[in-house]
Amino acid sequence: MSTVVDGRALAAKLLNELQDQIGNLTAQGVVPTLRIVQVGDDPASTIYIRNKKRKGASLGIDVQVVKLPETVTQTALLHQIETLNVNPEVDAILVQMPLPVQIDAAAVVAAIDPAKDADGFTPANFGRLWSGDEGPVPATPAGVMAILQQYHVPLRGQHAVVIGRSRIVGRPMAAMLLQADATVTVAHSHTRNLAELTRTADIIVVAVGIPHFLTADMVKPGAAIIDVGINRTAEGKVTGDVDFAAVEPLAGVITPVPRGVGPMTVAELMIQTVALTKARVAHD
Ligand SMILES: Nc1nc2c(c(=O)[nH]1)N[C@@H](CN(C=O)c1ccc(C(=O)N[C@@H](CCC(=O)O)C(=O)O)cc1)CN2
Repeated sequence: MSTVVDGRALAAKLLNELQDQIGNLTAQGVVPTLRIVQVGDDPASTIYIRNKKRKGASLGIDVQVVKLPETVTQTALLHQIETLNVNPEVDAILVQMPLPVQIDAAAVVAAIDPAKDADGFTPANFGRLWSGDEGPVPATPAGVMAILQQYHVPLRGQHAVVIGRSRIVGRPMAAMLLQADATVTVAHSHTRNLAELTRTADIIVVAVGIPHFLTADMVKPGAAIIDVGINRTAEGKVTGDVDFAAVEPLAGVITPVPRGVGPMTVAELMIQTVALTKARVAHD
């Protein structure tokens, strides 16, 4: 019998704690501000951005979207980032991923002022993370770490297998687990004998974007299973990367999709925005 994580309840708990910090800022006349740059009309991005705006509004964080056409040029996008960088009223900036093919996403991310980097994706903040130093961190892996901590999953000396090596999830996830003294293996599309590897894992984080990718034969009984996948079925439903029905009875702790990691991503983004605002206020 496994413990199924309630990501919504945990996000609500963390945001309740954040409310006090926001109250302290507003008492000083400071409203945290987040600007989300959206390029094009990707339907999934529109849903995630709407969730972020709603959550920000309910907390007293000023979240606004800078919308640019799908056909925007690299130069115009970089110009927009620079405008936000130099605006003293903007505490935090995020460029919603994915970006259209004509855009060099790495160059766009690198143009964000690291002191306003809500996603923790800039090379400076990525370097800090891998060095074990403080700084903004990517929201999804930060949400996973919060889940593991709140559900008392031991990490020190445990074998964690991260499946996927993206900049948004896999790479920062590996750095955070390493920082927590886990022994980390990063697996990807070229990894051989994956099932053999995952069967040795105490913790598995899956972020590959393939429904039902992680099956019961790949899991050691009692392992913690974290599903970061968000896939849409033909019926329009959201499903993860784990064969939940088959894996759940085996797992120690398991996250569902939806209502697992997703709500934690939004919560951690709000936490990050407030942290950047506090750092700016302390610096001013
Ligand atoms: N700049 C960024 N772009 C993207 C990120 C990111 O962290 N920074 N991550 C994902 C999308 N994402 C946040 O932007 C995100 C994904 C999912 C959810 C969420 O709440 N999921 C719900 C289901 C919602 C649905 O119906 O689709 C859940 O799992 O319960 C929030 C944010 C890619 N881009």
